[in-house]
Amino acid sequence: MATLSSFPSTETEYSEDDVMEVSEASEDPESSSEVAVYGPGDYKEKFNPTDYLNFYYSNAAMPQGARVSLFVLPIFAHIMEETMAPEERFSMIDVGSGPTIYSAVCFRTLVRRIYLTDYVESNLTVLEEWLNKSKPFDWSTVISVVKRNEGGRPPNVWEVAKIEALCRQKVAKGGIFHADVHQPKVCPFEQMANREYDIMVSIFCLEAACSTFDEYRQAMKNMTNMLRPGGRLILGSVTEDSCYVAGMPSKERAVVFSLLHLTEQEIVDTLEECDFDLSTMRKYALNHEGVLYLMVSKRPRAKLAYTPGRFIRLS
Ligand SMILES: C[S@@+](CC[C@H](N)C(=O)[O-])C[C@H]1O[C@@H](n2cnc3c(N)ncnc32)[C@H](O)[C@@H]1O
Repeated sequence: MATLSSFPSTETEYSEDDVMEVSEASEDPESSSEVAVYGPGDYKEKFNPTDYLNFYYSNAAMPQGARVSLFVLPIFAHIMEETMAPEERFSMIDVGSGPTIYSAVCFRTLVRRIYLTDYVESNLTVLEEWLNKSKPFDWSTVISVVKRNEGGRPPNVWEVAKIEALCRQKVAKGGIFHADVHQPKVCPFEQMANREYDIMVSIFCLEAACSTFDEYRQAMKNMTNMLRPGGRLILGSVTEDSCYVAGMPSKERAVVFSLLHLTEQEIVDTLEECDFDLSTMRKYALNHEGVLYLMVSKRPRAKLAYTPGRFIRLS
């Protein structure tokens, strides 16, 4: 079973043998000690933002496992800072951010507007509650880890608060929006200041949202249509696994969601089909953990020249 980005401790890990598929024949999985595996169609009903955050990003959970995304995103962000001019990196969108804000933490100084998006309304509510401070999750440990990975000494409480305030500022300029990667129009563009984005982050979303490889290819196309030509994608994927733990509401019960089984080759082939220039690709993989992070540029718009009677492609 996947432990998304080295998901927590071996103590709480379940083996494949502990997992049963939900079938019509099964009793109510929530009342039994068996572990139910929910699918892409169950997110709205069964994904619980609080359980997810407590399991992976709470101050208690953080020391129990390395969150690889918090190491990799700052590295990729740093590369972008060095290789993209400020006017080329105005906006960043996280597709399938869930209830998390760590992508905003990693990109807070790089872009002017940050958009956090997800399919599940309760995730969006948790993000709104963080943004308006009405019921904010405590992101201080995550912020400290990101800051330390950016270099320098551990930040004190005032520095952490300053970082979080900057994240809020950038998310307030962008927004929090619904997204469905299965729709050609993934986000409600009419409500958003941007239609195309300079940087797109999507971590562990598509393989959770899709049941078949065809669905995955279409979802990737829908999602990356929102990235401008020449823009950069950071894609975090779980490879060759079939499910992950989305929270442990009690010591006895894990909530498990299915993942589409994907190989690295399938992911890379899909990116090529979606007009990404594989010669720009940078990769960070933890093969034994089954997590793969890719940063890759979308091909720029072709330059056309008109010669009498026809257009010719210059690039
Ligand atoms: C494993 S979580 C990843 C959350 C976050 N990116 C992280 O790294 O912790 C998968 C996310 O995909 C979202 N998701 C599921 N189906 C989706 C869909 N059709 N469109 C967009 N997001 C979807 C879920 O709501 C959930 O927040």
